[in-house]
Amino acid sequence: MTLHLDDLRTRRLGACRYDSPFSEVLSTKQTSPHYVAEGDRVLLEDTVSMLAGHGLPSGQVPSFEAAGPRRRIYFDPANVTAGIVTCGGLCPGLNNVIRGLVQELAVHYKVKGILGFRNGLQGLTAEHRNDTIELTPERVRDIHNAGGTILGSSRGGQDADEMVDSLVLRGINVMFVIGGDGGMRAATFLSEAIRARGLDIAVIGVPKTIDNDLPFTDQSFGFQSAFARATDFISAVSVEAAASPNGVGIVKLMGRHSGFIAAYAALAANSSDIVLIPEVPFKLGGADGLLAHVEQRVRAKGFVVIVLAEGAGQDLLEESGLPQQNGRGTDASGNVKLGNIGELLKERIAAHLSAVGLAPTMRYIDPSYAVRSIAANAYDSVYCLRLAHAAVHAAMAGCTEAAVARWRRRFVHVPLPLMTSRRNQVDPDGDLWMSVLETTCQPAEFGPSAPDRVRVRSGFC
Ligand SMILES: Nc1ncnc2c1ncn2[C@@H]1O[C@H](COP(=O)(O)OP(=O)(O)O)[C@@H](O)[C@H]1O
Ligand SMILES: O=P(O)(O)OC[C@H]1O[C@](O)(COP(=O)(O)O)[C@@H](O)[C@@H]1O
Ligand SMILES: [Mg+2]
Repeated sequence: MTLHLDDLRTRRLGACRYDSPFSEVLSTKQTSPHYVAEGDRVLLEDTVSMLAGHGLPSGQVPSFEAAGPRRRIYFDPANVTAGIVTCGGLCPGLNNVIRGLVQELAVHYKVKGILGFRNGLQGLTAEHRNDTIELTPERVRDIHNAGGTILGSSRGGQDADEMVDSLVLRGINVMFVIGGDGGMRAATFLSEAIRARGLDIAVIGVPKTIDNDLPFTDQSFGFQSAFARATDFISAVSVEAAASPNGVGIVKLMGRHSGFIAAYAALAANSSDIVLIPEVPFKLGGADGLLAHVEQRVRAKGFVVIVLAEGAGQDLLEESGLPQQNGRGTDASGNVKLGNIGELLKERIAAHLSAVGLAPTMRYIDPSYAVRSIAANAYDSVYCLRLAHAAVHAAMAGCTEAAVARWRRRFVHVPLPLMTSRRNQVDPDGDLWMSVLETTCQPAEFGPSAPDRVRVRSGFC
């Protein structure tokens, strides 16, 4: 996918006619290593060779609009009613983002009306549109100490026009959608329906997902808290496996299509022998297969620790003829339902080790919900707050159909459709996976390399 400067421009509702509460503090600011001035842009790519590859003058290379406060804004804060919704699976930091949005809107922009729609986009249907939570700084004061979302969340599709009706009926002119790929897709459709009706409503997305599978954001918020928690479970399983005859520790972590949590948690725990992710297919049998490697590890060191992303090895479930474990179909949001690869591995590893005379002690944990339901750690708390500030500044300046994101350590505006234009995945040829291989000493592939192996491109252009 080749991206050009025009693909990265964000839409504006109109000219900024009001002074912002930040005009004075911004009056002397210029771009520095720690600040991107209003009007300046942040490069999409960050190596000399990638930039040179475009052969374009610096003003035309692909770049994002910098996020942050503006000297002039589009909306008169006195006339603003803001809406907030959280959608999809839970993620540490949702409450921090809600709190940050409310505080910034109320304290700095003096916005009086802030409504929280309940239970995800369901809250924007005709049936639920009047069941909102009035959000004030007092109401959100302590919410960041808890995981989950005070607004509730859900999966399942809603009609875009019905949602726009809800915004109109509730007088919303600034809408914040905190969601993953599904939520960003829904926000895109919502924005398109708003535009088709010529309405003056800004829609700003705040990308969330513990899977870290959203593109154009260095890491999604909550991811760091999630993998830190997952690390505890790997450490626990490692202790158990090490203390057991022929111990086999398996931890299954979330990661539908992207194995970032598994990769990072395995690196953090630094006690795993094998990491399996959706991006790198593997075989069970044969001299180079997973089972042979597991056996070799048990023989060599007495135990083995495996970290598994839930989306890994889905093809093996089919091959093994385990229809009851193969989660065909999709959930209410259209996400593919996965089969339980953890159960299959547990079964096959136990059978293999028993057959070669190494009767194993199996220790298997699936801590998925225990990982994603926690409160944000200190790092994510700061990140969520700063994303929320960026989202409010963007909306008040009349920026719309955009998400706020951190890109190469700068905060930027990303056109909403781009957030779902591709999936962020672990690159089997990238340096993260290299670190995993260096740490685990596992082979680059289990079994003969698959000709159809998904190769994730390392660049965007
Ligand atoms: N193509 C789509 N059109 C409209 N709404 C969508 C679409 N995809 C997802 N959504 C809605 O976005 C919400 C969140 O999506 P989901 O996939 O469950 O979680 P996430 O936002 O975390 O990826 C759901 O309510 C879902 O119905
Ligand atoms: O059980 P649920 O709620 O459907 O969630 C399961 C999925 O949610 C995730 O946490 C990702 O969810 P989102 O796309 O909503 O961020 C995956 O890792 C996992 O497969
Ligand atoms: Mg999703």
